[in-house]
Amino acid sequence: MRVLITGSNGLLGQKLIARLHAEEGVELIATSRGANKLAKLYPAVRFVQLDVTDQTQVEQVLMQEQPTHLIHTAAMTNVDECELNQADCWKQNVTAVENLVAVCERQQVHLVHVSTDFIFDGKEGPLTEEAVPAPVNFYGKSKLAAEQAVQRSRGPWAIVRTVLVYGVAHEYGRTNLVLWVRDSLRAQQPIQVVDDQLRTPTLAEDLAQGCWLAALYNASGIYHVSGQEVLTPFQMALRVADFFQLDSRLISRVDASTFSQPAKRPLRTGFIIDKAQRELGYAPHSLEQGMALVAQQAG
Ligand SMILES: NC(=O)C1=CN([C@@H]2O[C@H](COP(=O)(O)OP(=O)(O)OC[C@H]3O[C@@H](n4cnc5c(N)ncnc54)[C@H](OP(=O)(O)O)[C@@H]3O)[C@@H](O)[C@H]2O)C=CC1
Ligand SMILES: Cc1cn([C@H]2C[C@H](O)[C@@H](COP(=O)(O)OP(=O)(O)O[C@H]3O[C@@H](C)C(=O)[C@@H](O)[C@H]3O)O2)c(=O)[nH]c1=O
Repeated sequence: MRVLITGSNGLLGQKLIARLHAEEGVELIATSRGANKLAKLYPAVRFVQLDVTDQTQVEQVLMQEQPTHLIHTAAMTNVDECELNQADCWKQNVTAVENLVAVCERQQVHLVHVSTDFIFDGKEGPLTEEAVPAPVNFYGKSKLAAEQAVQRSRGPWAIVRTVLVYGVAHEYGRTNLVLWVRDSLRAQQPIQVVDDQLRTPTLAEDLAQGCWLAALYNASGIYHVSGQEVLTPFQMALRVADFFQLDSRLISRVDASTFSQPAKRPLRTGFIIDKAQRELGYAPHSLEQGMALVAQQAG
């Protein structure tokens, strides 16, 4: 297998490189729009610069590298920024996917496209793959349009949807719920955490494994790949405080309505992952196991 990863500097991209760099029978090609952040960690991994919004570059790189499989992780993932810069969001999240689909279709490359719980309206959760999408923000709309572009492809494809990803990455700017709670409490900083959203938080390593299994088995169709525990961010925060032995009295419980963020969030999501477990042998870690890995990696 020749597996090309887009967005290799991102959280999921980094975990895919870590998971696959020594996998027997896999030739790995890491791609990112910026300089390779993993050059020192994985010097043997081939790296090619690729901005997925540039159709010519996409065509050239895929022609040159001849991947058999492509795992597309690159995206604009700041949900509020997507709301505020909609043209940019559409370009990164939809146009880029249309570019990739066109070339993957022509070269019959198996495409694993990564999507989100934010394509749903949040009225009920946890959700199966059959639930009907109805996004409540622009990020969700862009990711749904991207899914539709993938589904129109006459080439081989799978869509892996996931939820609230956490983990540690190298030289990485974005934070996530587990690290944010741990670091705020360590700094004795009080935090307000919502207790009326439902999620199935996902360890980044588990998501990488789910994407890899979808590629390995040439999976076809939509797969929900997340953690298994349905939790509110507030419940998660208490578990983080407990695990890292920090002061949970710094955590206040609030409703999502107390936040005035540019983009609305769906209230109840979370995924039922039976299909991925049954068909791909996907087996996620518990939140405590995930936090143990975070602790080991982040010190
Ligand atoms: N994180 C989460 O909670 C969730 C994520 N997802 C989805 O999972 C996928 C991976 O997310 P995650 O790893 O967390 O995201 P990150 O934001 O960590 O990584 C995304 C990467 O995409 C890169 N990128 C953006 N635009 C381009 C472009 N034009 N060309 C090449 N690379 C580009 C970014 O590059 P740069 O480093 O230069 O900015 C960044 O490294 C995304 O599709 C996201 O929508 C779904 C649900 C939850
Ligand atoms: C900043 C903040 C967040 N939260 C909670 C709300 C939310 O559920 C969680 C994460 O908030 P953020 O704004 O970082 O992330 P958010 O944009 O809500 O997260 C999303 O990211 C994109 C990419 C996805 O596709 C989704 O699956 C999703 O998890 O933390 C609080 O409770 N209090 C706070 O002060």
